[in-house]
Amino acid sequence: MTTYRISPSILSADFAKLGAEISDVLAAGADWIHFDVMDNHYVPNLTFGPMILEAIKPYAGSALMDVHLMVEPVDSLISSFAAAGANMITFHPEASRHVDRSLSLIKGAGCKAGLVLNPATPLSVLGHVMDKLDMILLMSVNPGFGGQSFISETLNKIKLVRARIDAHVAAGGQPILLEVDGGVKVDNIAEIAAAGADTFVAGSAIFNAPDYKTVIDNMRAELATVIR
Ligand SMILES: O=C(CO)[C@@H](O)[C@H](O)COP(=O)(O)O
Ligand SMILES: [Fe+2]
Repeated sequence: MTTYRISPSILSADFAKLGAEISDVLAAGADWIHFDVMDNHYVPNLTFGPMILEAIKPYAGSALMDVHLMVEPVDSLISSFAAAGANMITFHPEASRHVDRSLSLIKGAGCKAGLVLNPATPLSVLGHVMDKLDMILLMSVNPGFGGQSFISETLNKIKLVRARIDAHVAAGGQPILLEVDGGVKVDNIAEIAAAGADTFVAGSAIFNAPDYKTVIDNMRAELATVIR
């Protein structure tokens, strides 16, 4: 039985009451909190940094803080996000000169580490670093904004990465989570899970709805129909 995780992206939350939004979405059944860091350089948008993470961390309790870095360069920010309360840090290989070093820095800071692949990023970036990954995040939109539509070609990519992870584990490698981010909704989450994802970021689908629990319950009901 696959364990599924739902990681609401607070990019679509009400920033004037972020702490309460985090408490509410966790009370509604979310597993993790997804924290999108954008720098107006690697992506054309600007969000929040380590000081905001530190301020909201108490509201997350024991929930994993899933920090998605859309910044360039990456390395100089890792220790600040780790100190501020990140548990998982993911970054885009295009934004790091030395991907293996960035992964080691994240691990050395006591966090789990992952790579994020944009829709057009080839799977070859995973070569030679699988042993260092706790998670692979496949973007199903181009990074930079919430509320975009799911790019359906991602389903093929999820299947390919699932096969790669399964082969890695079968050969004695560590488990690696497979997260999908962008345009995830109640009506497509089952298809995304059937393709092989186990962890789902959802921003607008949850925070733009009047009742977070209804959305999360409906997502879990959809996931319960998936046979994989
Ligand atoms: O990283 C990003 C966007 O770059 C995402 O985490 C979005 O915030 C997801 O938002 P929705 O597509 O679910 O609205
Ligand atoms: Fe994200």
